[in-house]
Amino acid sequence: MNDVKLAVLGGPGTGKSALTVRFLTKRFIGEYASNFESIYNKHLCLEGKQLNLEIYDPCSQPQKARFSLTSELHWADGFVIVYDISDRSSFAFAKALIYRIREPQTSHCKRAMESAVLLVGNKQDLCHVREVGWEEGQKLALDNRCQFCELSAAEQSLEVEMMFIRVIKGILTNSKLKEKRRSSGSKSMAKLINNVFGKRRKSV
Ligand SMILES: Nc1nc2c(ncn2[C@@H]2O[C@H](COP(=O)(O)OP(=O)(O)OP(=O)(O)O)[C@@H](O)[C@H]2O)c(=O)[nH]1
Repeated sequence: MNDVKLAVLGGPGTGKSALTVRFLTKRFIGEYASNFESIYNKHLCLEGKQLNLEIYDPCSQPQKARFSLTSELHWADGFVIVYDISDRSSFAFAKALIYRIREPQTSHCKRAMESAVLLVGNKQDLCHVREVGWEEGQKLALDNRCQFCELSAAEQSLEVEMMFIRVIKGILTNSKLKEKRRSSGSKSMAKLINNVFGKRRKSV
């Protein structure tokens, strides 16, 4: 069983819990307790693999949060970064999070491979009071090697499910690439050792 760890991050009230709960239960509840953080577990089968998915939904009150962003960056294999299309400040928050995830120091200290990141503009049902354009979200994602979508946790159950599946597939692709690099790395190291010592032995 493969473990997949996903952190859902974003500004306060952007719909992190709504998206997570929608994915896990297919329901939209409307109001969620925001004074505690949760790690949810879900078993799923994807691309023929059994996965043990853990989703971290943080607490908006920093003093009550167990994780700091640094520990989330170490913990997670991938991120869903949420902003609210009707709230420009939440887009600025999402941007700052993406920069933090992508900064070279962070990717060094975390894993060799880049994390899968999906930027999501939530509350698309509020497009009549939109403050962030679709193109802006798309550009931020493209510039920072993220996937992107806009949706509504309130109205689109299937789209929410597809969004989570997309980022999980991204995580699986990254881990496959990592495996490939590791095995080709050890093969080429073996080849190198063989070449050096093999040649030496011949010349003695
Ligand atoms: N119109 C609309 N409202 C939404 C949508 N998703 C969430 N909300 C509402 O936005 C508010 C915040 O949702 P939450 O899921 O609690 O957001 P959160 O990011 O987890 O909030 P904190 O944990 O407090 O940061 C709630 O009133 C939700 O009902 C959506 O797609 N459309």
